[in-house]
Amino acid sequence: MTDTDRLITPARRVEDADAALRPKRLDEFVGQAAARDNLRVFIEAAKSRGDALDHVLFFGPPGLGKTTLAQIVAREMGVGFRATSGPVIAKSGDLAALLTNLEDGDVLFIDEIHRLQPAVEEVLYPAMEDRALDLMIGEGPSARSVRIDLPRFTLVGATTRQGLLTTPLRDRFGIPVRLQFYTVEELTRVVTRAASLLDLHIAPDGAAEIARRSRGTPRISGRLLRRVRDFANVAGVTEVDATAADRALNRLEVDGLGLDAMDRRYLTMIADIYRGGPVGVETLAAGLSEPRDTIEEVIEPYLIQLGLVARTARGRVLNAGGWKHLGLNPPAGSQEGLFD
Ligand SMILES: Nc1ncnc2c1ncn2[C@@H]1O[C@H](COP(=O)(O)OP(=O)(O)OP(=O)(O)O)[C@@H](O)[C@H]1O
Ligand SMILES: [Mg+2]
Repeated sequence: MTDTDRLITPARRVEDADAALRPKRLDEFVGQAAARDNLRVFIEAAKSRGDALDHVLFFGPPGLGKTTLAQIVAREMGVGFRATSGPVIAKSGDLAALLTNLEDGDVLFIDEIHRLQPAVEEVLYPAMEDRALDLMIGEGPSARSVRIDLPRFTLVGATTRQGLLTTPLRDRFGIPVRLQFYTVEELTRVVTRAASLLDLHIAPDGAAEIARRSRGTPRISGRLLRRVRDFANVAGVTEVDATAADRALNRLEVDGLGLDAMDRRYLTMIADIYRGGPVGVETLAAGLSEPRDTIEEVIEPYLIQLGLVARTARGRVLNAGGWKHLGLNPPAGSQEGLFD
């Protein structure tokens, strides 16, 4: 099973149709209050000066709204939106072409910006700092560099791996924004809004049930809501309440905390085979036949956020909550308890 086969993967799946549920204005965007408030101030200020917004970097786990916010920034600024992504820009010339074709004030969105080629990244530095492009003309001894001015623009970068960004690139973003997992209350609002866009009647406790099981991630809320809708339609349910949501999500093997079979295999392996740990991530990756990246970026963040597992210098350790979720007691003399 690859990660994107999982119903609760935060990575985008084909059926997600993200665009349909995407808030279009800052006011419609639920949660991330600190980020939203800051952006509102910076956008107001830039507009009142008649200037382009400073470059913005959105970072955080998949599905929390980076792309959505990038589009909102352009809309709120009242400027054009051009989108590309790190791996798509093969040569520095491709980026130069993109930059020279921007209109005054445009947002250029680069998704997965940590995956830019070093040579391409070099072109970005003067572009971000001085709104200029340094081009080499000619070859050999007669080669010379010419500088051409670019239109004013705002670079909006997005990454799930802020740690992989080079320092010079990271330093050139005036507005770094870290996105956090959403609270259940916030996701309840996301689900309620999405249900009304999908013309689905949902009771408050039904929305809350889906929210609780969405791993703090709006993309997962949207996906679970669509699946719950399918069950409701087939069962002839006219209003989705907590019971209907619970029944559907159990059928989908998404448990009360939003964990799926993969998460439970991960927890069970630490519990059963390593007596609660510590156990190294490479060992777990081998045991689960999953790439280490998937374990670290997709499976663990939410389990750690829930406090079921801890990352320690000596490896992964199951916390009291992890044992409890599995319905097990920690063995006498295990590491459990040291890390709560
Ligand atoms: N604050 C929010 N309120 C309502 N819906 C949201 C919110 N944030 C995200 N969504 C919805 O969640 C889905 C995923 O959001 P988005 O594509 O912006 O995530 P992302 O952070 O760019 O993910 P990735 O890292 O995979 O690119 C979209 O359908 C979007 O409408
Ligand atoms: Mg995105």
